Amino acid sequence: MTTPNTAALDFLLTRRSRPHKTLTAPAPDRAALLPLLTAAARTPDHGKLEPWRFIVLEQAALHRLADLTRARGAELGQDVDQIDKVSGMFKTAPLSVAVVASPKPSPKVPEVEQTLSAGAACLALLNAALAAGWGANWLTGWTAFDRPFLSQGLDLAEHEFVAGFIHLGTETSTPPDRPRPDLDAITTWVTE
Ligand SMILES: Cc1cc2nc3c(=O)[nH]c(=O)nc-3n(C[C@H](O)[C@H](O)[C@H](O)COP(=O)(O)O)c2cc1C
Repeated sequence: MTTPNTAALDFLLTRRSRPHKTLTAPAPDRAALLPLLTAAARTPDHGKLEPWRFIVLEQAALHRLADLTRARGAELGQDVDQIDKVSGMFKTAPLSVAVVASPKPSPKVPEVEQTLSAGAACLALLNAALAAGWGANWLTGWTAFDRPFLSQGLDLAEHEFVAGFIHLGTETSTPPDRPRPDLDAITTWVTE
């Protein structure tokens, strides 16, 4: 057994997201974001296909996406509250990283595995940000999957979608933890 990393384990045992509404500036600058993206890019990836990539959304881009959300939400017939909620997610974010699921053709690695890897990249980025002391939250919603929004707003290819918008910033309050799963209920020990 190698030397245990108790600090890392303690972090994993207590980590939790910070709701996006509680995040404010400052957000990590490019120098501070690079190690977080580097950590996320170490995500397990069967066949080294790199079935994900990152789009860093800075303030002007977030405001542009908020406007696009309003226009597209109206086109889809959404009500004002829903449009305000989703566009507000972009407008108030100090910084966001869109983790793009970008599956590659492979005879060996099915697309579902590549999607799992994209989700794992989201968690890796989230955890790296939290470990670095930032507030962070993994969000999706319809903008993660809506084809016109994705092509117009983020220039994604037809086969790509957003596995997560990872919002990053400074936490203004620490929310109470949510109840965590009952391990006995979700774990089966197979002994023979
Ligand atoms: C794929 C995915 C998408 C999510 N999308 C949203 C979302 O759009 N809005 C939201 O409030 N929470 C969303 N969540 C939930 C939060 O990111 C998070 O799970 C919750 O705040 C508790 O996180 P924690 O277990 O890290 O504390 C999403 C979670 C996942 C895994």
